[in-house]
Amino acid sequence: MLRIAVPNKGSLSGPAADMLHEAGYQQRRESKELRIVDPENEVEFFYLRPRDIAIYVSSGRLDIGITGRDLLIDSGANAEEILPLGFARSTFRFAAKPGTAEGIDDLAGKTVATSYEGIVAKHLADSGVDASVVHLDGAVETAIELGVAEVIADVVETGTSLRNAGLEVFGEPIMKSEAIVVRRTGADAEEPKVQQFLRRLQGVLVARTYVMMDYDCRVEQLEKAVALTPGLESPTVSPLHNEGWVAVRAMVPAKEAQRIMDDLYAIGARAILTTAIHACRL
Ligand SMILES: Nc1ncnc2c1ncn2[C@@H]1O[C@H](COP(=O)(O)OP(=O)(O)OP(=O)(O)O)[C@@H](O)[C@H]1O
Ligand SMILES: O=P(O)(O)OC[C@H]1O[C@H](OP(=O)(O)OP(=O)(O)O)[C@H](O)[C@@H]1O
Ligand SMILES: [Mg+2]
Repeated sequence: MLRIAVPNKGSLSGPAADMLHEAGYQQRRESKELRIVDPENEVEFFYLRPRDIAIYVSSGRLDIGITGRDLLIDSGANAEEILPLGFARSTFRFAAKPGTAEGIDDLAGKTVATSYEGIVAKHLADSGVDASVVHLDGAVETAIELGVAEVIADVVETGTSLRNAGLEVFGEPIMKSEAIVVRRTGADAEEPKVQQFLRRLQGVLVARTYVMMDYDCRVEQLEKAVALTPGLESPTVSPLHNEGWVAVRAMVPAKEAQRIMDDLYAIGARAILTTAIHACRL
């Protein structure tokens, strides 16, 4: 039975459960459940604090986990990223009252408050900057107003929390994060159950980002049309009953679908349809 760690609360929890559900796995019915077994898929899910997940996985007691890239790096656990999942995207940045600092070199001698002490201490050390780090559990934006620190380092998504606190980011982003799948560093990459789990999640990612496009076009226009819809490998082209016409089917990125439909129409393609992909294995 594959043992998988899933975030039990916070920004990662809902989207992770949605993705697992889309990939065909049973998920818990209420948020107090700490562990469930999905016997049909031979998987056991453990609902854990996102911050602790890399540590459990590095211990080898759980096979894989879903967490944030920033949380993995911050934990310093002996675990590695094996698949980015595209949700819970954020950047990790320094921020302060306007005029406090312009770049990391201005932090020498200052105090930085953060919930991500591991990332910040390493980043300061790598940059050769001698600043103090104060660990806070959350709501670090308030630390400046209350005089605990001159600078904070925190997750920024929309920037609303910083604006509300009258703070501004400065310097280069410390890192970019998103939800990821992790496993113990050096664990068997070919383990079939792990591979099957990853293929299912990849299937969800593809189904979310691509649509299927079908259209008819004249044989003379086929090369131009296929250049617009090259598909992932190569489009399917079938003859129509009407001579001189073909039907084409290809996957296209969902975000570009409307533009591609306009371009196909402009070169004479007709009956252009897009349909959602519900699941796939590439
Ligand atoms: N707006 C956001 N706020 C917090 N974390 C976010 C946000 N957007 C993405 N994330 C990501 O979610 C993960 C943080 O999850 P976690 O559950 O620890 O924090 P949280 O949502 O702040 O919950 P908590 O209430 O426990 O602090 C990180 O990987 C972070 O990059
Ligand atoms: O850029 P934004 O869209 O405003 O999002 C970022 C904010 O969200 C998170 O806080 P959260 O609500 O998780 O509270 P916490 O600080 O107590 O963890 C994070 O710590 C920032 O404060
Ligand atoms: Mg938080």
